[in-house]
Amino acid sequence: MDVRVKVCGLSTAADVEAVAAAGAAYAGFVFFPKSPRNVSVEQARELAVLAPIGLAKVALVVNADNEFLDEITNKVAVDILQLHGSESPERVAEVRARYGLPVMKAVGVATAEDLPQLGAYEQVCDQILVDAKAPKGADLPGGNGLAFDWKLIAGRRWARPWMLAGGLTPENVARAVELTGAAQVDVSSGVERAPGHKDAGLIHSFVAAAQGAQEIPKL
Ligand SMILES: O=C(O)c1ccccc1NCC(=O)[C@H](O)[C@H](O)COP(=O)(O)O
Repeated sequence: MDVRVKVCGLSTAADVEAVAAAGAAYAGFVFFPKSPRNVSVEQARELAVLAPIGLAKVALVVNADNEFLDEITNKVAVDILQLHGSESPERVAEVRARYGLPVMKAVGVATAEDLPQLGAYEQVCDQILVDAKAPKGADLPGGNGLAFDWKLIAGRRWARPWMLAGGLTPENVARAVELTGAAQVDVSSGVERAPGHKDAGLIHSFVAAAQGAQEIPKL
């Protein structure tokens, strides 16, 4: 399968180079001060210009107001906005209209009860990020290295392109793709040697494993 990979939480020039060299499709920058992957607008501006053509730059924000989004979009060469907080469908639509950029909305999944939310957001965003729901009280709404039960979405399709995330690693990504049929995957902690520190070898192994995956044929 031609699986497209997003590596999230890049914070150095070497990270951007590793992601580009591995053949990933998206590079994610986290704007969330509590995160070990947080980057300043200035850092992101410098990193984004290093990305080659074909590597889409994704700005990840959590319940950001317009002032912050204005600053990011004015200063950083961003291709996609990723909304990773509790933004309502109305807020997603508003951000999309205001900035004229594709918007990816992250939706956390832990049980079957979380699935209807995906339907609500597919009407208003350009892509859906189907991520593991953060545990109650977690500091971070994403990037926790936790997987959800992939069988919950096996064979499910949405009206928008979607991406699978949550606890993916070079070891399990092929199985996740095979089970869910995901054409796009997102990883952060699974390609780190320590929180916030990406590992070029792991990035390479992850992209190779994702791209080598086969979807299980339906009988
Ligand atoms: O990665 C973070 O630090 C982060 C902080 C705040 C909101 C979202 C965050 N990450 C979201 C992502 O896009 C991750 O790639 C996704 O949740 C998967 O993370 P992981 O399970 O660590 O691979």
